[in-house]
Amino acid sequence: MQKFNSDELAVRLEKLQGWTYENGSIVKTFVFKDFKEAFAKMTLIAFEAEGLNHHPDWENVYNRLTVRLNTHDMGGITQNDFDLAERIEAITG
Ligand SMILES: C[C@H](O)[C@H](O)[C@H]1CNC2=NC(N)=NC(=O)C2=N1
Repeated sequence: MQKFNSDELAVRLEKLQGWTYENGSIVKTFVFKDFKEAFAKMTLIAFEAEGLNHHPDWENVYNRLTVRLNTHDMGGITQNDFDLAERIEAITG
């Protein structure tokens, strides 16, 4: 598993909605109806992350969830991060 360079990142980010590259991670902030919805989505994401063995760096404040993805083991962004981002997009719709 190789980490992507900036060109490879840009191509892949274009395929996702609302994700940006910030300080070594791909990042997206979600705003949900309320805390219950945010936490329900986090629970679904958690199971996907566990299934992929690839886990987010995330922050939840009430109905807002910021997700940061990077591959610690590679010190950069890899396909694993995009795989999880795609699962997150499917869950958050
Ligand atoms: C030992 C365990 O498989 C590794 O630490 C996995 C777990 N989840 C992970 N999650 C993320 N985001 N990056 C990793 O490099 C990573 N590695």
